[in-house]
Amino acid sequence: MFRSRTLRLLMFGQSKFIHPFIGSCGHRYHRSAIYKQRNRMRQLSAGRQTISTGTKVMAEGELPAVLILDIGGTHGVLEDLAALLKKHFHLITMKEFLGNKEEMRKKIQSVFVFECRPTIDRELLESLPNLKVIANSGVGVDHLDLKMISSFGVKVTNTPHAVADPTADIGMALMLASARRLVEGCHIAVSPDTKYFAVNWLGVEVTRATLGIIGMGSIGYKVAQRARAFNMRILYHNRNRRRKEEEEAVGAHYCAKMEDLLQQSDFVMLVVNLTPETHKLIGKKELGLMKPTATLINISRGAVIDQDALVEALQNKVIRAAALDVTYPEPLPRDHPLLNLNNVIITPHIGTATVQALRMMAEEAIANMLAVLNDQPIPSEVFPK
Ligand SMILES: O=CC(=O)O
Repeated sequence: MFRSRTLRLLMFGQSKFIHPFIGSCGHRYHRSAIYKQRNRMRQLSAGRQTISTGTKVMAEGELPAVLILDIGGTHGVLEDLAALLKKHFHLITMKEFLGNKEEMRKKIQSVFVFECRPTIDRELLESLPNLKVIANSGVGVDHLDLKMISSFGVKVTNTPHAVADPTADIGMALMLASARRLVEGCHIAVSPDTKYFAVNWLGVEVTRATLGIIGMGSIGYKVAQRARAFNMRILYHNRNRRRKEEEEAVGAHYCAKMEDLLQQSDFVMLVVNLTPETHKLIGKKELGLMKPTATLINISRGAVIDQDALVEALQNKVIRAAALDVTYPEPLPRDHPLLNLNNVIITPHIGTATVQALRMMAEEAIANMLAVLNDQPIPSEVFPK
């Protein structure tokens, strides 16, 4: 498809610079095209289709330069992503950057932050005089100092559409795995020494249980959609109540007080952004309000839970279990008590670790970077509070 489009463009001599979502609009896009682009991204997030990302028809030297932070360790999808970015940008890896020449630093207009882990410090910003945008792949930007970055006149963008489905899937996977003690089951099945009596390690059922979602943004809402298929009773707590039609569509009930949700839920799932307000949102008091049969699932950020309080609660069976895709630090030190409890499942922050999500995050990030560089409305800009 890329190839035939390239041919068409070359044959008919269209614009040199092809926007990933809009197509051949040239360097400056019409406002209506930007709205179409936003709608397209919403559709993508709803339907998870693959899209064309346009075609490189500029020589590498003419393309805006992007510095790639931490694009290593991507299990084979790295080349795919790099190819996508190369259609629009001249890529500079961290390794090239470190052995840099002044000239190269001056060329860099954007930074692509991969896997939402590396941070950007003042020193890096000071060394990039023409930087305009930091494109984070992922939705959470708690690793970035937004105020400091903005003081350099640099914009920050994220990729909310790409992450919603895969992160909601991981939430469901953790809930089911913890409920049915899947990890213990795997160990028992492969261990030659253990007596295989399922009755010794009974799980609990997710179907018809009560799920409390804390943080009903787009990921939380996708969790609710999935939970509905399990006939779960759904409670949610959020800063802002969702519209009535949205609540009705998934059968979710709003709890103005988080305490009510904690007291009633069999499964509590954390889906909030990490902010100063949500830092250690769940501590000893909150864990104490949960049912002793309840499970805590965290797919947001580790620091939303007071981890010491969680260890104590799990050791003393204040709650039944925890299933965590996020911790602090990541990974946990090998002697961390959470790693020695059999009522905990931990995954290594893999909410968006799918081939499809990585590609879609790159596509969203590219659209954001191009919009900034072309002085157009930015699909997903993040502002300092
Ligand atoms: O952790 C994943 C994200 O922030 O998107």
